Amino acid sequence: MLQISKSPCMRSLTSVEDSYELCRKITAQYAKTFYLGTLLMPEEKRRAIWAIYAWCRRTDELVDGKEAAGTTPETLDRWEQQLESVFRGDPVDDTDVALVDTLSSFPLDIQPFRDMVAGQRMDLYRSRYETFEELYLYCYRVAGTVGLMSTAVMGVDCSRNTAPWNQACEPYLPIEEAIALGIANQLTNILRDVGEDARRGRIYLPQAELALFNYTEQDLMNGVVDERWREFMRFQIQRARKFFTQAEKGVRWLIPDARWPVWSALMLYAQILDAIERNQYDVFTQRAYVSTSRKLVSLPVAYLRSQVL
Ligand SMILES: CC(C)=CCC/C(C)=C/CC/C(C)=C/CC/C(C)=C/[C@@H]1[C@@H](COP(=O)(O)OP(=O)(O)O)[C@]1(C)CC/C=C(\C)CC/C=C(\C)CCC=C(C)C
Ligand SMILES: [Mn+2]
Repeated sequence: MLQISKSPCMRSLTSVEDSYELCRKITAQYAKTFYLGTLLMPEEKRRAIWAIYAWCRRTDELVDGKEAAGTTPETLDRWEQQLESVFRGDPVDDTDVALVDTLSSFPLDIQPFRDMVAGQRMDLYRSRYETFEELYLYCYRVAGTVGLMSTAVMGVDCSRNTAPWNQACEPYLPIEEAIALGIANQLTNILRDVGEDARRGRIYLPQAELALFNYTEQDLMNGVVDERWREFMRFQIQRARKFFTQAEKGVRWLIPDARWPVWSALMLYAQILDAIERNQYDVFTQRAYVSTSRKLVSLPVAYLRSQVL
């Protein structure tokens, strides 16, 4: 389902409806949290997010998934050419059909999509990051871009601008806040998956910061959980939460029907950090997750926040 075509498609492509259903299945299969968030959206926006999710997931799977062993820079070149075809209105395979339809309804720019491909390219040739600034660029490319794509679909609320001089309804664009949610999600993802990534030879955590806490790469490869590691993780979690807090200030600028789903997705992902703390920062032998009951409890809280914050 997630493979990219090796040769130009000779058969007729699936219908728009069936393509959105394919994207829905991919979203439901790979991302329970985001899928739950999309179910709180109006139909047209929900389908558009599924189409974007499917493209993002396929892009990530090229470097992270089962087919990653065969992925080369040329693979990503071909994937970017397929993206350009989609933005010209020419779908190449079945999930492209939904994205072409989405592009006809929402003002999506190709650049965030290109930037995500550039982020996946980094995973091809890079397995260490020296500083947080270097890691931030990676996080922007693979996750901050998702915030920009999602915001273009969800829409910004003009009515919140009550300034008398702003009769042209130039809404405040929560660009930085949308990016911040992507960064926060990615940092959380990195902290959750430290063990899994290390087993694949990848350490996203900044080397300079590991050294600051006298925690060596060998300690990490051995899954050592001691006071050095807990102090290091407290620092990392505190920073991730700062990005969540910045993102929270942006939700109010979205069109009302987008606020509950975004608050939901934000809170559910941020709770992974709480789970890491409950696990005493042992991300090597325990996978931090949010239980279904906790997720369900968050939904009404997210709804209330979407109404008042
Ligand atoms: C409810 C809603 C609008 C969700 C957005 C859904 C969407 C389009 C998600 C795409 C995520 C994705 C697959 C991106 C590809 C690269 C990647 C994998 C990024 C990391 C995601 C983690 O995915 P997962 O949990 O499945 O982890 P594994 O791959 O299994 O390790 C990321 C952590 C990035 C996720 C980033 C976002 C969802 C951006 C969220 C930002 C917004 C919705 C903007 C909100 C706007 C304002 C103003 C705050
Ligand atoms: Mn991934």
